[in-house]
Amino acid sequence: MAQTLPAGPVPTVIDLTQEAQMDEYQVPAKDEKTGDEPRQVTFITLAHRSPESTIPQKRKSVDASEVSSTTSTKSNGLPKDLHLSRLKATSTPSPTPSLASQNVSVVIPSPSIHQRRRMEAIKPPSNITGFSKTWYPIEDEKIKAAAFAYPRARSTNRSVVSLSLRPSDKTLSSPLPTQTSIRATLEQKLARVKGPPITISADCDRLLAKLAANFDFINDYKIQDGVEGVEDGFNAGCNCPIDCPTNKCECLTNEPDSNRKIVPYDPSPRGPPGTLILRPGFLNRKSMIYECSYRCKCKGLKCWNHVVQRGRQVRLEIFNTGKRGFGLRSEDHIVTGQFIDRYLGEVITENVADVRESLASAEGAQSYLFGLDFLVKDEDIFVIDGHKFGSATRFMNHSCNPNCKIIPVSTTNHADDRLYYLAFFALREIPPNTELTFDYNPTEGESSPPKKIDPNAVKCLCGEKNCRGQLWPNARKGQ
Ligand SMILES: C[S@@+](CC[C@H](N)C(=O)[O-])C[C@H]1O[C@@H](n2cnc3c(N)ncnc32)[C@H](O)[C@@H]1O
Repeated sequence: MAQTLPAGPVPTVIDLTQEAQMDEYQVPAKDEKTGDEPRQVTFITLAHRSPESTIPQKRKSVDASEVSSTTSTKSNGLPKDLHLSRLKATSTPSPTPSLASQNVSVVIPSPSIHQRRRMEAIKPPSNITGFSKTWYPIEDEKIKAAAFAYPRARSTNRSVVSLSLRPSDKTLSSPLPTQTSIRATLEQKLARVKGPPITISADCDRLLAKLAANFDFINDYKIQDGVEGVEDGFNAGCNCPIDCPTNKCECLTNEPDSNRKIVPYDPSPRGPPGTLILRPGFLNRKSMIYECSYRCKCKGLKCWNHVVQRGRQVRLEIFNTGKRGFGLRSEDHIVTGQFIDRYLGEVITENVADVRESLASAEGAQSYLFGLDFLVKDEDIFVIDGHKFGSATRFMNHSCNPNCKIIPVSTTNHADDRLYYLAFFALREIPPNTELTFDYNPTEGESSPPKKIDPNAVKCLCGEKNCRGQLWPNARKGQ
């Protein structure tokens, strides 16, 4: 609807609404009483800073009531004698410099039709002052507050709420896990591991949270559904007196095509007294070790053929290797052929292992699966998964020039080809605090010429001169 513009001071009006239409305003002719000519009023619209310079707004056209009260000495209408001289929209939201010293007024964008209807529907209390109720939906909020639209505020009697700086009981009972408490949790778990201490170096702190929540140390295999050893009746022990003769003990197997017994251990002249080490020849062979057991007449721990089942004799430390994640080392000097520890975990069927492996592979997670396929190849094998439960050796990384080797060891189940232990032995002298490593895929190391590097394989970062470049020939072990 057209507006008649009253006479009065002549401001420059900057219209932020971009909605005023020149033809909505009638410019008055000469003032009949004074005979004065109407003075020019500059009416400027400003555009948003956009390449096209106009962004359509859901807004209605400007009318007299939409001019801020600051634009005029009269608060309820446009200034007198307003003459519209619409300037072309510019790409800047600031007034041009030439206008800076003039009496500049601003037309502030009005609410949308929807907002205006909502505001009109609310009958504001007449005593509200400050920003014009026409422009600012904040009035709506004030009204809602006055009408107790916020139930929490209404139901709280603040005068009876005492101010206390004590932490609430909830805070006391469930503190956020700190680095200290995470470490304490892990150390509690480690304290339950049999044998000399296992520690975690200070540089691991960044990696500890996940480990503390998702991993537990165990002292023996965790046998899962579908995994069964042979019946105990099939197992047997030797009839040797206390010291098993190395040429007769029935626990020892014969060399292929001969009656000579395969003797795995020798007393070591080095290392702590009583240290038994793998015979040098055994380190290079591919044989299973059969230790004497509770079934044998030699009776237990006094027999020299009890090394793995006597347990770990060296201290271990889990530390941060950087790009390869955790690693394992010992503060003790480890002599060639010395037993270090077993690889433990859940023992699962091959089918379960396949599912777990493909899930881990899809997530790009690390692999802790180890197949017990030393003696059986074509049957369904059992697999050790050290992901959630395991021993410290679960943190041993691969190296193409390793200082440790895994050897399968049967302690009590001599008749069982599918369930036995995996024991780590030192391949050479290992000075204190040297990272302990083994070859994840020893047959790969023997292949000549070396296999091509699979672009999807986990890259080997062992840094050795003879590095093969990948952990496993395919993307993941066994694929
Ligand atoms: C049995 S875990 C070894 C411990 C592991 N670093 C950790 O933080 O728990 C095997 C995983 O460690 C990593 N890893 C081991 N040796 C590696 C090597 N030489 N280069 C790169 N990554 C290695 C791989 O991610 C592999 O899947």
